Amino acid sequence: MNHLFPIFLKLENLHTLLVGGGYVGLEKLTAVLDNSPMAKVTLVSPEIKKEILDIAEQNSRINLILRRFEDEDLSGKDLVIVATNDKEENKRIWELARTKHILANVADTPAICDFYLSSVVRKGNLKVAISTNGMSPTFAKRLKEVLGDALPDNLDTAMEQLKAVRDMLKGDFAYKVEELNRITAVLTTKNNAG
Ligand SMILES: C[C@@]1(CC(=O)O)C2=NC(=C\c3[nH]c(c(CCC(=O)O)c3CC(=O)O)Cc3[nH]c(c(CC(=O)O)c3CCC(=O)O)/C=C3\N/C(=C\2)[C@@H](CCC(=O)O)[C@]3(C)CC(=O)O)/[C@H]1CCC(=O)O
Ligand SMILES: NC(=O)c1ccc[n+]([C@@H]2O[C@H](COP(=O)([O-])OP(=O)(O)OC[C@H]3O[C@@H](n4cnc5c(N)ncnc54)[C@H](O)[C@@H]3O)[C@@H](O)[C@H]2O)c1
Repeated sequence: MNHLFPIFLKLENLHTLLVGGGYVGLEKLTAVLDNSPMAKVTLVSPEIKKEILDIAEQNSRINLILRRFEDEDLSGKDLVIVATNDKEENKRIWELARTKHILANVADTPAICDFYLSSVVRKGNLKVAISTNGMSPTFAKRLKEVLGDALPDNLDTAMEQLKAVRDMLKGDFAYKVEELNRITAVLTTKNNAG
């Protein structure tokens, strides 16, 4: 069964809490900032890796709190990523987040993740997010590399041209949709074959 529903978040409009400043905390913070450099993140952890300290020094939107997680840390947060090495505490934080309707990712326990992070292929405005339904993050990482190599670098030009056509088209919504579909039909072999 694969019931995951993918969405793309504007993390600069949200406040994310990251619990745990070790290897996984660094990995998740890097993943967040690679995609959303303006993300607002509070990281709480009694020990914090030097790489994280360096990132926070350069970025005023990253707020570090040097102590163990306290329940109050969830106040005003929209999302939480839990990455401590204390499984019991990770689960407790997830349960607490539930009661507050805050979506949680618990890095070491897929069963209690409300969402997964994905592998991301980026080509300008194009972003392709890959999930293996939690089966193999390594497969997701490799597929990212394969797709990154396979997708041409000039896709932005095509998207810019289509946006220009989209902005130019006059008429009602149904007409615009029909026109855009007609113009782009050549892009798919399915339509070409017909
Ligand atoms: C895609 C990516 C996004 C990101 O994190 O940014 C991501 N993991 C990445 C890498 C990676 N993670 C791990 C390895 C080591 C090899 C291995 O174990 O396979 C590698 C590979 C490497 O680093 O080379 C270890 C690992 N990961 C999870 C567990 C627990 C478990 O499965 O039980 C364990 C074992 C921990 C342990 O044994 O202690 C769980 C999750 N990891 C997910 C995402 C979610 C599912 C995504 C999906 O649906 O595919 C999910 C469910 C939750 C989450 O973390 O969101 C990122 C690739 C970024 C890129 O593209 O480069
Ligand atoms: N999902 C994934 O991609 C993935 C990959 C590898 C490991 N894991 C799992 O993630 C967990 C963390 O791994 P790691 O390598 O980062 O460990 P680590 O020991 O490097 O880091 C753990 C961090 O959590 C902090 N911490 C401990 N208790 C805390 C608390 N109560 N409040 C706040 N911070 C606290 C520690 O100070 C430390 O900074 C492990 O359980 C591991 O199994 C997940």
